[in-house]
Amino acid sequence: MPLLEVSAVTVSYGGNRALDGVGMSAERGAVTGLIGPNGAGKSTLFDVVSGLRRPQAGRVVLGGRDVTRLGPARRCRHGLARTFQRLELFGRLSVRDNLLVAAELGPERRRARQMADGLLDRLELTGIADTRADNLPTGVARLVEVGRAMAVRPELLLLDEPAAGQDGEETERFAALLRSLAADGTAVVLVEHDMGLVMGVCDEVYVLDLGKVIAVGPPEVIRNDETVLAAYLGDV
Ligand SMILES: Nc1ncnc2c1ncn2[C@@H]1O[C@H](COP(=O)(O)OP(=O)(O)OP(=O)(O)O)[C@@H](O)[C@H]1O
Repeated sequence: MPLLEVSAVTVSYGGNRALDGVGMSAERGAVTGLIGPNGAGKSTLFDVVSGLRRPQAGRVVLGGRDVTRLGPARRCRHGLARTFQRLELFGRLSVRDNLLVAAELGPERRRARQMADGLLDRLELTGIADTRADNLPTGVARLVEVGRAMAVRPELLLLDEPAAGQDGEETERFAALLRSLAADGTAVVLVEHDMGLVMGVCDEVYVLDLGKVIAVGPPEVIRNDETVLAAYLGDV
């Protein structure tokens, strides 16, 4: 059974239907991509899955449990963590303290210090552990944000454009991190405009356009799908 199952989700903002009967699933041990043009509904779907927005119709099932009516904090306790397109770090805190604050919210709060140090090491951030978050270049700040989500040891990790602002080398290291998270058994869902990254790391890719899933499949299928090329990839 997939860890995450979203079915027939509909969200309207006034008269604008942002999601129209959307279904998707994410498996443990896999990276699932979610791509599509600006305004396709990707962030809205993340909001629905993470509990920030209640859909007008449809269901979200996490680990076999219907969480559609649960708020974000309860979903976090059921193993969900996410990052945001807009950076949400505590700017005045150091890199280490940003990780520590998150680790103290997670299931291993008694080992929060070790968790934070382990993450600094895994993310190769030890050298800048004491740097204030608001002094970081965007690409590095995004990595800290991912580390903060990892600190709660999520089973399902939703990443909203985590590679925006990273240079080529940073993105390559980030791809290896995503694969290692999947190898640990995490279900990773990735919203990303960097098609090299998406096609290189994802096991399966969902394509959204105007609030509907227009294609699902492994990267090699999506890359050659006529509908996807017309709606999105043709323009990238
Ligand atoms: N809070 C809101 N109020 C009204 N309309 C919204 C709101 N948030 C999103 N929308 C609209 O819903 C649609 C889907 O937006 P969403 O941000 O989910 O798309 P996206 O695929 O994440 O886009 P991007 O790649 O630009 O982040 C768009 O038409 C957007 O204008």
